[in-house]
Amino acid sequence: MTTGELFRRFWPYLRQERAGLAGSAVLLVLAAVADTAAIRMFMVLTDEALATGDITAFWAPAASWLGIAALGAVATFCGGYLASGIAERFLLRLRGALYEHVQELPPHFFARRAGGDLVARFSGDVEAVERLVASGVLETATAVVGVVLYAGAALYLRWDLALLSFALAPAFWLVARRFSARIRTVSTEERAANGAISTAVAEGLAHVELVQAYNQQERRSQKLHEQSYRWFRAKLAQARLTALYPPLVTVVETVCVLLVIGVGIWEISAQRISIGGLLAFAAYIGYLYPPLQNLGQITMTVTAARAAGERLVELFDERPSVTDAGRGRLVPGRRRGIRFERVGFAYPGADRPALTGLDLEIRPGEFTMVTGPSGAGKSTLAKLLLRFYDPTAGRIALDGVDLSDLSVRTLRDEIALVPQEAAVFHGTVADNIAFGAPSATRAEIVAAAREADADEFVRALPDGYDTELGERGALLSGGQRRRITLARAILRGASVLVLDEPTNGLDAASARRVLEPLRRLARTRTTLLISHDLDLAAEADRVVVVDGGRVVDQGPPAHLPPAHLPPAHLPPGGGVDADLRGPSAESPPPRRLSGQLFAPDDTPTVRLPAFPLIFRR
Ligand SMILES: Nc1ncnc2c1ncn2[C@@H]1O[C@H](COP(=O)(O)OP(=O)(O)OP(=O)(O)O)[C@@H](O)[C@H]1O
Repeated sequence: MTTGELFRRFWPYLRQERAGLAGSAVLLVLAAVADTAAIRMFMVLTDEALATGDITAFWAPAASWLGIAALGAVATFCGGYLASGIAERFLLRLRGALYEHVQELPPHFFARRAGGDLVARFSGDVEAVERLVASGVLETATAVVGVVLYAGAALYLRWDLALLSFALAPAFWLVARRFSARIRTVSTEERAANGAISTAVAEGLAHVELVQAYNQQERRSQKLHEQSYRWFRAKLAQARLTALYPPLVTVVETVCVLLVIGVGIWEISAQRISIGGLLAFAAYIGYLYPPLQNLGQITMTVTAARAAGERLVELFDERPSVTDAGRGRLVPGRRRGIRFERVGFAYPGADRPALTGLDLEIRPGEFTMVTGPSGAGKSTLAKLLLRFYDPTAGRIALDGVDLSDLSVRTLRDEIALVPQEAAVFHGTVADNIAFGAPSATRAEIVAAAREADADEFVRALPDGYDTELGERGALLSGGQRRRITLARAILRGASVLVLDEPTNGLDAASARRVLEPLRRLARTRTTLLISHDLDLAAEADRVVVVDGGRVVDQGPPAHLPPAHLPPAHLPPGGGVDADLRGPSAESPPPRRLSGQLFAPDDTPTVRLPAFPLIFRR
């Protein structure tokens, strides 16, 4: 991508600062004009007061010089401050827009990428782009104006001498151009290494227990060291290039100044220039080189920022997987039916479909459990229902309205998701419960916690509902974290509840404590429960078995025949048959499992026999 293309991509975040940019540019130009005028005053002072020793000729130019210097100082301060404000606001806007965009991206985008590298793009890369777009523009403008002003003043004073000293100016550009290509390569490497460092640290810290338990600290440190060393090499190469540029330029500059002085001596002896005039001329040339040098350096910074810019453009070019049409309306109500009609779906880039011709109807208020082997497509159902993706074939309807006709926001307001991972955010217990309903009162939060059977353990925490939970809820057990997420779903007050493996990773006792609130939740909502845990089947009105991306069986828990199971999976003695195969001459009549799995005190008395075994991970 060229610098111009990148600039155009990021210009919208700067557009509203046009007035500020112009103001700041004017002030910075004013500062450069003040410098030029100050040099002029210096010339007058030298020729009229210094050379003659006449003190009366001192006061007027001295006062003017002071006034000009003060004006220049005010302009420099105001222009610089204004420019910083513009740059910081650009950063705010760009980072915010990038985050808003990334938050809308589908799950497979995050699955493919290292989290640390993404984080790095929000810090270093965004700042580098600021150098390209905001500061870069102002610095270039100021440098160009400086070059024009000082060159103009030098030309005005002695055009022939000026042209002589400009002869070497193209040398600056040649040096800068040669450096730019190399800078670009090392900057791309530096940005990539920076992302890899963030990934290595974030990943290692997120799984620190596993690292310690497996004695992998050294290997993890080695991994970080490799990336740090890669970054170190890129940084050194960058430093070498940027450090080499100024001395090279200084050599060119010294040659120019010596040339001016040499020719100047000859001119003074021929009385074609005054000593003050020569000094002022040398000063203009001296002032001319820093902005020239800056222009070269800006070229290099901009080149370095291009690598960062391309990394951001890559993120901005990722598209959300659903478009928000939002024409459909739902009739207000609490219970909603869901219908999957011949739904087919393949994940982007996947060579096999995850769902093929799946039909499923969940009636309003019904509690449906979806089970099936790993990779069958169960979680994909939830992802489609929440419109992380749209089906590639067929349709899904909520209360008869096609999901693609509803705005994503409206749809998701209708659904409370309890995902597989009991996510806890950095913040208090109350904040965590109110995650999906930020305006909830404390009384509502407590009521939700009570319903989720969480109130008791929350009150026992050091600061009760105000206890700060670490990012991963380290203070809480797995079951407690799960009950916090249930309270969160309760407080959301949505009409549809989607639970993805709510007892995943819990022991039998913790799973039982999750069950009762879950039962309460399901009573008042349409519920879709995804689970391998057939202990939960007893709670459902209907169990649906999904395999190979389609529904292969369904029925009330007690009647579900495991016909789809290959005989090899059936346990010796056919334990499955007894409870799940339904009526036969040999077996007792089927019984509904609900109410039999659990005695009133919630202690399991009858457990489903072998059927669950093939599904358990
Ligand atoms: N992001 C993805 N990109 C490509 N394929 C995917 C993606 N996520 C899931 N799949 C594939 O889609 C199929 C269905 O996956 P899904 O997660 O729905 O299964 P599941 O029944 O929920 O499994 P489990 O019980 O293990 O959670 C699998 O073959 C899986 O490999």
